[in-house]
Amino acid sequence: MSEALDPSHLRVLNPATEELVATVPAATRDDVDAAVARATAAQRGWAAAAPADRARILRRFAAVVDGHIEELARLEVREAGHTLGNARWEAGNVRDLLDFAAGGVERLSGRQIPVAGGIDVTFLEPLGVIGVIAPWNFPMPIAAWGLAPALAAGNAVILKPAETTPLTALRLAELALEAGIPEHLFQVLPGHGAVTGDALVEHPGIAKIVFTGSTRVGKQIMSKCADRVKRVTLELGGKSPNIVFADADLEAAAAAAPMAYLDNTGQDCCARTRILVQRSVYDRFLDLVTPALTSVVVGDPLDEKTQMGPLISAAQLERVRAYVTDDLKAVRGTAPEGPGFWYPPTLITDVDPTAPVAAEEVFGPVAVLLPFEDEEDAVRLANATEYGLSGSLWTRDVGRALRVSRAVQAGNLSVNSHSSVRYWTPFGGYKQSGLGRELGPDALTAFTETKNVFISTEA
Ligand SMILES: NC(=O)c1ccc[n+]([C@@H]2O[C@H](COP(=O)([O-])OP(=O)(O)OC[C@H]3O[C@@H](n4cnc5c(N)ncnc54)[C@H](O)[C@@H]3O)[C@@H](O)[C@H]2O)c1
Repeated sequence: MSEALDPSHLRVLNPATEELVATVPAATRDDVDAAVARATAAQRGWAAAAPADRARILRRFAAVVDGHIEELARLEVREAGHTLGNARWEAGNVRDLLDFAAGGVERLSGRQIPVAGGIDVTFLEPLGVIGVIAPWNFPMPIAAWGLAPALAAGNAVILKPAETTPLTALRLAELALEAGIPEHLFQVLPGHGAVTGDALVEHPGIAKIVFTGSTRVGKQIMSKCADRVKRVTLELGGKSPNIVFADADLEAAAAAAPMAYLDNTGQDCCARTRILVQRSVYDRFLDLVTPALTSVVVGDPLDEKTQMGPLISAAQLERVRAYVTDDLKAVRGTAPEGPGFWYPPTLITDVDPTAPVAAEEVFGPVAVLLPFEDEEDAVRLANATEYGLSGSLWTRDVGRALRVSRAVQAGNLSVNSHSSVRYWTPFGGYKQSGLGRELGPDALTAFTETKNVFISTEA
């Protein structure tokens, strides 16, 4: 069997050069069984440890990550093709999440509720062993979104990174040990989704699955989890609107619009890929956005000036190409020829909102520009999607900003900005963009089960 087809190993390619970075053994179902047994034993000791000790070790983990930001960032550039600036932010996000979760340990406590004849005491018990199944688009932060609060709440974690991006996850597991996280409490099992991922989903020893990835796989996982009433958090796809009203600061809105969907080469669940512009300013906006888009610097992710790198893989490049059919009218930037999985920044104009490129998640550097008439029409178009993850609106009218934000069915909206994710604020989707919330002050509680003990005072 050729190495490229050997399912026992994962081949990690540098998306910017197509060079082989590493081959990594893929975990089998037996490996998952063994990992769950080890994690179950490790979790007992961790759950019994004093919360202050858990917090201290997590802070040390954060400090060790902090000492390796540059190394982790450069590894992320090699396996995922992210720009160096983005990758540094991502490694820093892991550190911040660990720190934030450590603070959460100290605030995690139950309640005492006086009731007739006694008192109810509630405990927040850890769930056990958590399976985190991560995508390739933000390998480090998304792994840490599950890892940090799950460990903080007293659980063990088995992380299955995406096939294309296992290296940063494996390095994080080494750094965890260096920081004093007990052996087997945090394990990384690289592998194929249909084998390693599925084995975690089906395993009776896994208490909860935290899945981030496509809506298609998320639905399969949710239905498998239902068989055991297994807890599940789903962070899925998006097709987020960027609504520009005529009264907005058009220069600012047009300057920000390209990177609002080109960041991470459009491989971002929050990418604002449907740019909805009020018809009276549509032509003016197109004039302003065109130079902003064509001047985006695409190329070597290690060059500090680069704003957009390659797509993750040949398969992803094919997917993007298939959406942008020859009949579509588009404004295009430039991209290197190859080697590497390059696609230029692309903004499609004059397209029907129901066309596949306008309605489906492309997950590449492609957006559509669509006109709307008035506020009601903007909200209708924004909500005409099965997704509901993020969105932006640009206006100088505060009342409109609040009205439209309340009317758009999405979990994370921003006004005169494209900011989506802040680790101290809950994040998650409406509709088919997900189930449950991650991050924010309640992140730890999502990894606990509430137990109520009634103590009679009448005995
Ligand atoms: N909502 C969010 O927070 C968020 C964040 C990032 C990415 N995403 C979404 O992720 C998608 C891109 O990631 P992807 O292509 O890696 O998604 P994917 O669904 O193909 O894979 C995600 C993970 O699931 C695993 N997997 C695949 N099949 C499986 C199965 N049958 N059982 C168990 N695990 C399985 C994969 O190996 C990978 O680790 C996009 O749709 C994007 O919008 C969502």
